[in-house]
Amino acid sequence: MPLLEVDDVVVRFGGVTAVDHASFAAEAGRITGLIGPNGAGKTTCFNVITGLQRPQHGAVRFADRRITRLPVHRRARRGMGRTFQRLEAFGSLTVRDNVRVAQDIHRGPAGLLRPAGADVDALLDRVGILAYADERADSIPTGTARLLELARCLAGDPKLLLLDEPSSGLDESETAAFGALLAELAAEGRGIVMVEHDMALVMTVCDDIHVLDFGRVIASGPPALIRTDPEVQRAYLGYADDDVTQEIDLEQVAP
Ligand SMILES: Nc1ncnc2c1ncn2[C@@H]1O[C@H](COP(=O)(O)OP(=O)(O)OP(=O)(O)O)[C@@H](O)[C@H]1O
Repeated sequence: MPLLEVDDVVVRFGGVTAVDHASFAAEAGRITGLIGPNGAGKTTCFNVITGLQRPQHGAVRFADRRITRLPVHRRARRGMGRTFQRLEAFGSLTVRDNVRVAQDIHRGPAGLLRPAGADVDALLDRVGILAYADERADSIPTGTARLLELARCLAGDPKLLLLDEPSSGLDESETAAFGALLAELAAEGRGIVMVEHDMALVMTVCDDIHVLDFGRVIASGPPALIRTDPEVQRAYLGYADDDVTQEIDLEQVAP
């Protein structure tokens, strides 16, 4: 049984079909990429998975339970963590306090009685931003703020991490370190689903990839298959290349 299953989901906004009978799955212990051109429906899928968007049709299952009608906070309590494309940290708090608050929220009232401290710093260290612990969140570079989002998400010890554009703002060496961290998190048994435009990162770290185009899943498989899939080429480039040995350089065409 996959950790997450999206089954025949449809979302329409007026006349726009944002998600069109999409089905895909994500496994525990693996990194799953959800890619596609701008407007393909990736963020809407994330919203359906996390409960921000009710689908008109279809179902979502998480850890063997149907959760389609469960509110956002109950999905979080069951082990779903999410980062957003837009940064969500509290700007006037320090980096450390941002993670502490996230941890308090996840632990609930009982957790507030426990002294916060070492485990927060361990999380900051793990994502590589301990040096920024005492800085205000609104004063740190964008890449660091993305890693803070990840630390805030990990504070809830999620079984499934949904990451929306996690590498934007990271430089090359930060991106490489980030990829290694994702692999570690997956090796701990967590499922990771990532919407990401950095195709080099996607092709390097993902075990499985689902490609959306106009709300439809047009291809699913390991990176090696996705790179040479004619329909994926058509979606990204507007034409199919008959020579499948000539891989598309998705990095060049992604926005
Ligand atoms: N709240 C909304 N109201 C109306 N239309 C919406 C809404 N949210 C998304 N859409 C439309 O649904 C389609 C899918 O949007 P979505 O943001 O899910 O795509 P995406 O793949 O995440 O795009 P991007 O890569 O640009 O973030 C787009 O045509 C978008 O304009």
